[in-house]
Amino acid sequence: MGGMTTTTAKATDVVSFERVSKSYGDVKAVDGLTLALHPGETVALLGPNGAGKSTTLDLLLGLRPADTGTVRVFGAGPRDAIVQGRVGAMLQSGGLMDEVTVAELVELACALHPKPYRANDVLSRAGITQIADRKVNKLSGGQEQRVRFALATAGANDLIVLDEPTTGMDVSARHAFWATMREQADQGRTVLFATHYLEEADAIADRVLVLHRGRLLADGTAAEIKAKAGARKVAFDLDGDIDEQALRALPFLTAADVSGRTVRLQSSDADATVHALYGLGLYPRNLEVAGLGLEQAFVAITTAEEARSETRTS
Ligand SMILES: Nc1ncnc2c1ncn2[C@@H]1O[C@H](COP(=O)(O)OP(=O)(O)OP(=O)(O)O)[C@@H](O)[C@H]1O
Repeated sequence: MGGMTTTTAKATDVVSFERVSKSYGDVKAVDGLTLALHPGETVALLGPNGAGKSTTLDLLLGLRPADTGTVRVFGAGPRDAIVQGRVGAMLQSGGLMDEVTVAELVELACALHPKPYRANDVLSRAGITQIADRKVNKLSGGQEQRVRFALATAGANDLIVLDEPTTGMDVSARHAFWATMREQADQGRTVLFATHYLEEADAIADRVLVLHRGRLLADGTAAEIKAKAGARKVAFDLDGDIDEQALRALPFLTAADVSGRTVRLQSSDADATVHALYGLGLYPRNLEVAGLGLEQAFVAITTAEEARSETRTS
């Protein structure tokens, strides 16, 4: 099998994208994307609104054709993998059938799956046993999401693809959801999920992809992404008159916020910033220097890229 391809895709890749592009009219939703997912990985796909996350997942699932480039799932075209029942998906929208009950819909999904779980187990895992007899079109948004979750886990899949899966779920549904996904990953399955909840990505994913304007800006563990952002937080309190202008002029700042006596800075060289702070003759109290959270790192990376593309286009 190996030797036959001249690309970098490997036979063991669960998913591979090779220079994949997809436009809608003038909008380049996915722009020359190359990436590979490996067995057992839990991968978070992050990106601002319109970054191309849903389009990437649609391409992966064969719901849309790529304009150029190659998408492979288990070494074949996406549709083959889906027909073989190797891929479970939970997408953002898409109506559930109207006039059926939750139980009927889940039973149907199990019946159609080549390696189904028992419908009762699927219902209980998704926390929808109580509403099994309800008509699907009478559900709340969060309940609908739970049903979608049940449909995506109706059988044993090797790859699970989730587009903003926990949107609208309450706290307990979220916990149940991620516990199930963790079980799936522990069994060697690959989980790919798009999310706007960066704390979920930080807690759950062992790999984080950051998309921006259809391109991959960062690919690594959450810790690597935080390090890539290259900035750290510097926070302290000040007594006496606060000269905000002098603080904002400190070197290496990427963000600054003064609220009451508390100053919160972000710096690409925290050591130098703190040194200069003392150089101003100030005595910061409760000084804290810490790495960025994934959310701040994400904002730092994407806004830096935004600034770079502004200068490219102006
Ligand atoms: N069917 C479509 N027709 C035209 N343009 C589209 C279509 N679907 C997406 N787009 C555009 O393609 C770009 C990428 O959209 P996509 O939905 O993939 O982004 P996303 O990262 O999933 O965004 P969000 O976080 O808002 O869900 C956007 O600029 C969007 O407006």
